[in-house]
Amino acid sequence: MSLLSVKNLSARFGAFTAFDGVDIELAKGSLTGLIGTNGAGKSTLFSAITGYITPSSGEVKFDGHDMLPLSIEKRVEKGLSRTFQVPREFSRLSVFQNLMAAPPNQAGESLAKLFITPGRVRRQEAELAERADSMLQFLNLARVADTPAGSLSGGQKKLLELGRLLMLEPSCIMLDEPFAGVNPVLVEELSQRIVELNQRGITLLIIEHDLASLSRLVPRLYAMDRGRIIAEGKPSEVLADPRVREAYMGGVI
Ligand SMILES: Nc1ncnc2c1ncn2[C@@H]1O[C@H](COP(=O)(O)OP(=O)(O)OP(=O)(O)O)[C@@H](O)[C@H]1O
Repeated sequence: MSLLSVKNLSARFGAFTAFDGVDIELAKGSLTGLIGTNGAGKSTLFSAITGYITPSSGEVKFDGHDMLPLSIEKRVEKGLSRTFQVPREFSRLSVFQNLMAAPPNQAGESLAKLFITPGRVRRQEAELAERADSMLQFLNLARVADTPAGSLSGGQKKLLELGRLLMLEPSCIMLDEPFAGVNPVLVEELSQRIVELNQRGITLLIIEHDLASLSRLVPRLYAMDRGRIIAEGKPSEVLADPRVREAYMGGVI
């Protein structure tokens, strides 16, 4: 059964078409890659699916619900979350504080609620702190818990971005270039965390230019070129597809 179903989705900005007639189906619990040359429209597609831009036409269904009328926050509540190519951490807050700041609708944020149900706020804070602690362990960031996020390495920032997203307890995660600017050791570590998340039942769609690392990680790939899906299937099949090889101009793969 499809968790995410994208049908005939297009986005135009004036005369420019960012992507056109895109169909993507993600089965519940699947792990899928999305590749394509620079400017193919991959990130803009993520933005349309998660609510950062409004597509010109088409359909996005998540768990049977029509996503297009919903705000970004409502889509997150339904379980659909994304990361960005450039992580968006709060650089002066510590790693732990960044994790604590991630979940929306915390009871403590509303002053009125603070007076009415202080016990509930304290319980919720304690639960969140527990969740942030286990996230630090899971992502191997415990030793930098009190470090300002701005001074982390590129790879650690990607791990923190993943952690912030996981604090939202999503059922489907869309990662935009998780391995960009990450050293090979951390690429391996990130890959392992991704596999573990997938084994816990989380559905993932991953944009990545590191085709070798991505192909080792995912059993299925989509390839995009100039705003269209041009191939889909096992990584070995997609990377051997003449249209994909042509899009990468014969040299890269
Ligand atoms: N809001 C917008 N207004 C105008 N053009 C846009 C807008 N958003 C994206 N585009 C254009 O859409 C095209 C697709 O960009 P996108 O970033 O989605 O490609 P990409 O496949 O993710 O590329 P890369 O791999 O280099 O990140 C680009 O030419 C970009 O300039």
